[in-house]
Amino acid sequence: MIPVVLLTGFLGSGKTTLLNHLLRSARGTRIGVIVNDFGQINVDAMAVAGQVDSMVSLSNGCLCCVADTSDIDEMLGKLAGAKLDVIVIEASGLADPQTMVRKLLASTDTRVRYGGLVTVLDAAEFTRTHAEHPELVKALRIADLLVLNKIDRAGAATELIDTIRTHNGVSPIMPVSHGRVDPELLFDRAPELPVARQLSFDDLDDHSDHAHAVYDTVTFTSAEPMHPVLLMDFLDNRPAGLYRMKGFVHFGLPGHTDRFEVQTVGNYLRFHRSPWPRGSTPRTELVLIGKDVDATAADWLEACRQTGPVDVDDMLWVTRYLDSVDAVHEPPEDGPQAEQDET
Ligand SMILES: Nc1nc2c(ncn2[C@@H]2O[C@H](COP(=O)(O)OP(=O)(O)OP(=O)(O)O)[C@@H](O)[C@H]2O)c(=O)[nH]1
Repeated sequence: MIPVVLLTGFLGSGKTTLLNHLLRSARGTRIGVIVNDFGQINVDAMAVAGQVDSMVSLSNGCLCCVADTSDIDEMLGKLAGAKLDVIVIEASGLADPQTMVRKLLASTDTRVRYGGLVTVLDAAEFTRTHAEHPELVKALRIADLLVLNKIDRAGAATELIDTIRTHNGVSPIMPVSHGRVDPELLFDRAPELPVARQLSFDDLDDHSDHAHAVYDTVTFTSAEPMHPVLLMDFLDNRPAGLYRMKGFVHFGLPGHTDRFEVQTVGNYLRFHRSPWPRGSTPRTELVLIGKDVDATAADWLEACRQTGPVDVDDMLWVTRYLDSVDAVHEPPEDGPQAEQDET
């Protein structure tokens, strides 16, 4: 039976980064993924495409709400037919892990079995998000592996680990940066998470305080290029409730023909530059997730389109937020950590 590992974590905690790390370091393990994004555009699926053996993607809602057990069985069935060693489900950042686990345990597909829950925590945002969303402790309680990510932005982890331990006294806690967990912790040749725990009905009950009830999502797309200064003005003054924004920006300036991936989490802002995938038409595609984020945010973005002449120097406003490629893609274990990312 193919183990199905569920990867959860609040918005922007680093699930896709971890998944990409696993895919890059799989060393022959054949991995299938189900990627669920809350917004209309599945940015996460685009981020892992090309690296994965088999993928099913679902956007515009949380798997835990929009899919029932038979839908999940159908998705798993598509992957179970392929020769895979493990299936990883990346839940959306607002998914309710209890509901997801319950639906996976209810699967009737005899080719797959539940392989455990990995919860990714953003060490830099942990205190803030857990104060705002006390219900997130449920994901700590039932996790089989807790990945305390973004240690490079948080400094000492001892206090955080002590706090996490008060909610889960048994599962391993791995402090890491850029999702660099040892793949063998998740799927060995005989895949099994280190602590395969029995979950009680109480552990899995209660979907009442699911975080996404209070979050809105807005999508913005544009075939016309964006003006770097106007877009940076939006990003520097983004709506207070906008917790997460991600996607791709088309600037279309001479000398800057690359795709700019943008990521915000709280007050963190980063761009990552890469070539547009072969055969794709450059266009801007953004997903915004937050509280009270409404159409006015999209209207503001509409006004950031490039209408007049743009100076190449205007790109300096953007490039100061460019990540170093090494910082995002597999920095050496003892190498310099990514710089502080606060805006
Ligand atoms: N400094 C730093 N940045 C990180 C680390 N891990 C991830 N990031 C960045 O954090 C941002 C969000 O990471 P993702 O992997 O997209 O987070 P996610 O949990 O998949 O996000 P959602 O699916 O939207 O919930 C990206 O810009 C990542 O490059 C880390 O350890 N340190």
